[in-house]
Amino acid sequence: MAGKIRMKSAFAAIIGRPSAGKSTLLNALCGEKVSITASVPQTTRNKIRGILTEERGQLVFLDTPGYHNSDRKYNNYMMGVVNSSLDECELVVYVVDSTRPMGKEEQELIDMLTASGKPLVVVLNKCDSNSQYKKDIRAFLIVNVHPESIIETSALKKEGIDELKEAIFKAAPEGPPMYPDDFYTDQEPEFRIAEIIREKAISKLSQEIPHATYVEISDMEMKGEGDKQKLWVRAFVTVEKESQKGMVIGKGGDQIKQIRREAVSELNKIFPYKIQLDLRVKVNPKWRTKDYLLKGMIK
Ligand SMILES: Nc1nc2c(ncn2[C@@H]2O[C@H](COP(=O)(O)OP(=O)(O)OP(=O)(O)O)[C@@H](O)[C@H]2O)c(=O)[nH]1
Repeated sequence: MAGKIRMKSAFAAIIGRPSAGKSTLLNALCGEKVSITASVPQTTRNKIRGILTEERGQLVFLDTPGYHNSDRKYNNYMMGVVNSSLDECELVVYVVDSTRPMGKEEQELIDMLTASGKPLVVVLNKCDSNSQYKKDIRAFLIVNVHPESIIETSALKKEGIDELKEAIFKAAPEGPPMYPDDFYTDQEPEFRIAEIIREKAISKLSQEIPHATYVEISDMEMKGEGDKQKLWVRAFVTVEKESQKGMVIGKGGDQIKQIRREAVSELNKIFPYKIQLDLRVKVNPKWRTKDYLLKGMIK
């Protein structure tokens, strides 16, 4: 008699230092664009769930902001998100950037992960870069983490992803799926729209501004019926200073129009209805020190 196929099911937290490639890896694993990526560190602020459902089971990924030790209020919130993901998950996908040497921060992160007692799947990412540090990093991980294996990936080129999935499913406990099998993310439309606008804005702005930016959706309304259905959205790109406002708007409004066009084009690929976006810029001084905003943003 054939044995019953045992399904795997787990919440898996993707944890690593800023810019290790966590969001890119999540997208490669789930095959859909679920988390924004950027070349500026610490662009991920929320726990974003990407869901991978296969015959062998279901993995629900929690993306976290890069682990970064700092006393500043903003970073403390970020760390709260990392810690709560660690509490909620059944296993950790620990992402290490093979192009950067190990340091104190990495050691602290390893201490935190090993103390959690959760199974760790160790990923050495950016292996397309042929880094001079790779050999030393491997040795460091073997001594300090004692992993069963280290999976080498290029999240960017989608290499090593099948092997990584195999390792994660192997580490996952048995259980029934937690979401319907056609779900690939449980983010609310409002959150996804804000994240995509933020990604488009960040890609246009200079190094200092991205961290001073968040996107607020102030109104949404579904208009029309059937094929003609449209979602009308009013959103604000919010910055900290008047001088930054001008930089986002650009000469003659060129920049904000470009951000709007790019965001709409991407949103129209994701949603089954057309998106009509009214995009504006406003100033909210020191929003990063305001508890109520941070609490609303970091779920
Ligand atoms: N060469 C190379 N670059 C990569 C790879 N994976 C990610 N990157 C790049 O590294 C940068 C950071 O990637 P993200 O996926 O945003 O990193 P993250 O760890 O989510 O970043 P935070 O949200 O800041 O913690 C981006 O410019 C990516 O294109 C990879 O496998 N190879």
